[in-house]
Amino acid sequence: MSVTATPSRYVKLRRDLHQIPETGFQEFKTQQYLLDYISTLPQEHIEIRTWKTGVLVNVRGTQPQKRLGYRADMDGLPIQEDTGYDFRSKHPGYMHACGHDLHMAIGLGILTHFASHPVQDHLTFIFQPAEEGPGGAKPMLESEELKDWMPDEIFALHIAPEYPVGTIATKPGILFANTSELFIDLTGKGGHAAFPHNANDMVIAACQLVGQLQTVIARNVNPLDSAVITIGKIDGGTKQNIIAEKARLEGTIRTLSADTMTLVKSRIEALVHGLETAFACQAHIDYGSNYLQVYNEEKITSEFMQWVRETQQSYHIDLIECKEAMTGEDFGYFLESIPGFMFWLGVGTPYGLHHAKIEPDERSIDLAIGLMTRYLTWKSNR
Ligand SMILES: CC(=O)N[C@@H](CCC[C@H](N)C(=O)O)C(=O)O
Repeated sequence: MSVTATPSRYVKLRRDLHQIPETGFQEFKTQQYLLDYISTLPQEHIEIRTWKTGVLVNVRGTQPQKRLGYRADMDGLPIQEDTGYDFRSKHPGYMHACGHDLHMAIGLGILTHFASHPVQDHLTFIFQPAEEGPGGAKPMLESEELKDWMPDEIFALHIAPEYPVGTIATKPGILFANTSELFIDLTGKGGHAAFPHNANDMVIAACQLVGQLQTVIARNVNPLDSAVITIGKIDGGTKQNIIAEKARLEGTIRTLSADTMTLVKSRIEALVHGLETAFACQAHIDYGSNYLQVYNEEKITSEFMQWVRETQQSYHIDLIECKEAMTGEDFGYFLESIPGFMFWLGVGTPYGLHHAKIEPDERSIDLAIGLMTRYLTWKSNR
């Protein structure tokens, strides 16, 4: 278990935040926690705003020429925690299983430094709700609250269980995929388990559809391109001896190109239409929330990578140039209009993101705070 014996100030913040996971736009306790902490910082260089359940902080620069932004996401997931922590979630059925508790603690650590040591440029700290869904980045970018604090360059990180502490990974160009949620509702005809010929069984229809959907990836997407369809949840029926009238599939689509997303969706629609004919049922598709790819601006990312390689080894930070991943992140909307990058932060743990047992190595917290404090200072003073 990766729990530090004597937790630092920011590890303590992470542990507090870990106990109060809340889903998208419900982050009321989390927002209050952030506001309470930020109110303990020296106030002379900072201003604070809220936007929905998010928090924005402006650190006024001493001789500003530009504005740099740092973003951390805030929401947890509907997962029943199964870690060995004594600071486990106090919200049954909810957990910070995607590291947003670490992301926030790191954001607070960097902010703490700059609240008392402002640099030349203005800084905007963005604590953004609803990354896991329905997506807080896009509406936050369009909000009045962010308008006059809009960064000229922006940065963020995401924890990575597969890399050890001390390793960070990124690349210029595409880092994360385009995503679309996928919800398919099927309505047929229920009936007695013993008389299947009088019913249209939506459990059978759903099972067929789950298999058929994978043929879109295997047979419609160019094998040299990349796409994923994952059905993460199936609901159907009411009792073991009743033929199900309704079934619902819930999933997500991931593609590296926007064109492939259009292709995958049109093939899903064709298959679902065919299922309606085959099973004499009605089907409804809802694509929920869609996120844009995370695209790291080439020049700024390459410059960051070189800076890490040249200056951060004495701080025990190694950089890997990684490949893109099929994860999604609504930080892609920030990077669509503001140049910058996201990178993976190694937290070396055997359980992956979204797993009930994930226990990120907390030594990564102070390491990331140091890294980003040094980077923003360097970036601002050039
Ligand atoms: C880093 C990460 O795990 N992000 C999530 C984003 C979810 C987007 C949306 N709710 C979806 O499921 O498509 C991910 O699952 O990659």
